[in-house]
Amino acid sequence: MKRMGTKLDQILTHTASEVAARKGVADIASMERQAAGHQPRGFAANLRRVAQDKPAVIAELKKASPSKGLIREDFQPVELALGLEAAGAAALSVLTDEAFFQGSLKNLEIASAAVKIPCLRKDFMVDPFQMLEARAHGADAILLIVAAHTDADLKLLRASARAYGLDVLCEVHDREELDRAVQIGCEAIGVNSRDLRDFSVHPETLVELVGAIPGDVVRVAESGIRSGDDMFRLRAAGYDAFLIGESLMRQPDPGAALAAMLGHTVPAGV
Ligand SMILES: O=P(O)(O)OC[C@@H](O)[C@@H](O)c1c[nH]c2ccccc12
Repeated sequence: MKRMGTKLDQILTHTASEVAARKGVADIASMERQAAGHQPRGFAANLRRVAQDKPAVIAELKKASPSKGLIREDFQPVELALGLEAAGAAALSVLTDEAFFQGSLKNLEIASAAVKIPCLRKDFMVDPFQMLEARAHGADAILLIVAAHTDADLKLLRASARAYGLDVLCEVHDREELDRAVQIGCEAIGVNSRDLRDFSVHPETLVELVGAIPGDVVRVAESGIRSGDDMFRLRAAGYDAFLIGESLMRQPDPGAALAAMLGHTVPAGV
């Protein structure tokens, strides 16, 4: 394992052992049947469609994070998912990491079943087995963090996502990672303004890198987006989609907060 000691490395080491434990006791045949029962809804295609006339928001169900601790105490995945969908989210992102983000595959499963919009499994994907888990629990897409892998591993994980019909959001922090993501070939590339190696936030990176994302890839701005103003500024800079967690989750009514960010109100009775 290279670069031991960063936050990201600690999370990856822990994740690898958790995945190995689950894989060791998994009933693969029954998971395959469950996965076959979920037809992936095109994640990137929906972001692209929505982005034609408004910012495509990927709203994140995020209860806690290692950098912020507990973000939302009263965490009801289905209620949150329905409220965010009604407010105009183009997709959901559901944290499934338990140890660091207090998420779960169960949250993904019930949120995904409640909505029509596509759902991203937000986790640290280190093994093809997690692709099967993702689809079996209703995911339509997965995240791949370029900083976490060699090119060979990225290619393997990308191929296994494709084999399960899952779109890939490839996450980068700098130009070098962006070039690697382009080589791998993903449906969507996300620039994360939070560096997962030390959790520092660098908003200027978002504007610096967007021009280098190829035009046929969905361009996603990630982390630290707090207002409609932030979102519309990043849209003017060239982003199609916006991954927003904390600023929505801290509001009493995240759906209403998203509607306000998008500049429209939810029709009465929804
Ligand atoms: O809560 P924020 O600042 O709006 O950020 C959301 C999302 O970008 C962030 O949760 C995230 C981006 N990449 C990740 C990788 C793993 C865990 C979490 C993340």
